[in-house]
Amino acid sequence: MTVRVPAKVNLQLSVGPLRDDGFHDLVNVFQAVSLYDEVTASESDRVEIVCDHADVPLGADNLAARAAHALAPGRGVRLEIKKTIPIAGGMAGGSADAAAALVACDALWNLGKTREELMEIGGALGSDVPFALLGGTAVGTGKGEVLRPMVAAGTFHWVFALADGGLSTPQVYGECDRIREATGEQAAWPSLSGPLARALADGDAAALGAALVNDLQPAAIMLRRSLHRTLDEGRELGALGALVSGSGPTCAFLAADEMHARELAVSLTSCREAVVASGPVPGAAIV
Ligand SMILES: C[C@](O)(CO)[C@H](O)COP(=O)(O)OP(=O)(O)OC[C@H]1O[C@@H](n2ccc(N)nc2=O)[C@H](O)[C@@H]1O
Ligand SMILES: Nc1ncnc2c1ncn2[C@@H]1O[C@H](COP(=O)(O)OP(=O)(O)OP(=O)(O)O)[C@@H](O)[C@H]1O
Repeated sequence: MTVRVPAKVNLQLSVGPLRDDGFHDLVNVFQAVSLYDEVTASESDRVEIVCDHADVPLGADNLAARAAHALAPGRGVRLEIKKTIPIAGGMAGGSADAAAALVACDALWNLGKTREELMEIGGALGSDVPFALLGGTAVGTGKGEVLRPMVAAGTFHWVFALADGGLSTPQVYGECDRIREATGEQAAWPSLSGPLARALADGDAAALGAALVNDLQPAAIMLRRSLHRTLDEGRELGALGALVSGSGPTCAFLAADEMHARELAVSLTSCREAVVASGPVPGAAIV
C-alpha cells in the first residue's frame, strides 16, 4: 500500500499570543505543492521504519510510526519512507509522512476510517498533519489544525531554496516570543488577509506575491542569518514574492509562470539546491 503525500508552503503565517498549552493561535494559510514523500505500508509483526535518508529517526519517535500507533495501538506494520521533502525544512515533511502512514495503514488494515476521522487523529500528532491529509489550499486556525478549504484559481509556480541543515520548529516559535518580548511588541489576534484571499481566488500571482507574510520569518533569520541573503537574491532575480517557508530554513519564491520558475531556480546561488514545484495539489493519496 503506497501513499504519496505533498509538502506545504505557508502563504500567510500570522502568529497570535502564546497560549497556556505552549502553542500559539494561528491564522495559517497552507498550500500543498508538488514535492512529494512516499510511504509504503506492508505487513509486519512490529512497527518497523525504513527510510532512504540518514537524518530521519527510525524509532518510535518517527512521526509515521507514531501515526500507526495512534491508529491501532500495538499493531505491527513495516513503513518504508522515500524522502524528497527537506528534513526540518519548514515544509512539514514529518507531518506529511504521518499523514501518509495514516492513509496507508487505514487501507492495509481495512479500518475504513473517513478522511475527517484521520484528520482528527492526525491533529493530535502535529499541527500540520491534518493539512497534509486535506491538500489544496486551506486556512488553518487554532494551532493550525482547524481547516477550511480556500478557493484558489489556476496554478502557482514556486521555487524552493533548500538549505544545509534544518531549524527546530519549537526553537523558532520560542525565538519569535523572545523577539516580541525584547521589542515590547504585543502579539495581535491574527485574521485572514483580505488581499491574500482575493489574490488566490483571482489566480493573480503578482498580487499573491505582494501579500505573502510569515510572522516566524524574523525569528528564522535571527537563527540563520544567511536566509536574509537568499531572500534578497530571489527578489533581485525577479521573484513576485519571497518568504521563509513556515519555520524555515527553506525559502519560497513565487514565480510568474513555469518558465520563470525554472530560470529563477538555475540562477539562485546562495542555497544548497533550488527546486521548482507548483500548487495547489491534492493531499495524501494512495498511488
Ligand atoms: C510552523 C508550522 O509548520 C506552520 O505550518 C507549524 O505551525 C508547525 O507545525 P508542526 O511542525 O506540526 O508543529 P507541532 O508538532 O504541532 O508543534 C511543535 C512545536 O511548535 C510550537 N507551535 C506549533 C504550532 C503552533 N500553533 N504554535 C506553536 O507554538 C510549539 O512549541 C510546539 O511544541
Ligand atoms: N518521518 C519523518 N521525516 C522527517 N523528520 C522526522 C520524521 N519523523 C520524525 N522526524 C523528526 O522531526 C523533526 C522535524 O522534521 P520535519 O521534516 O517534520 O520538520 P519541518 O518540515 O520543519 O516541520 P514543520 O514544517 O511541520 O514545522 C526532524 O528533525 C526529525 O528528527
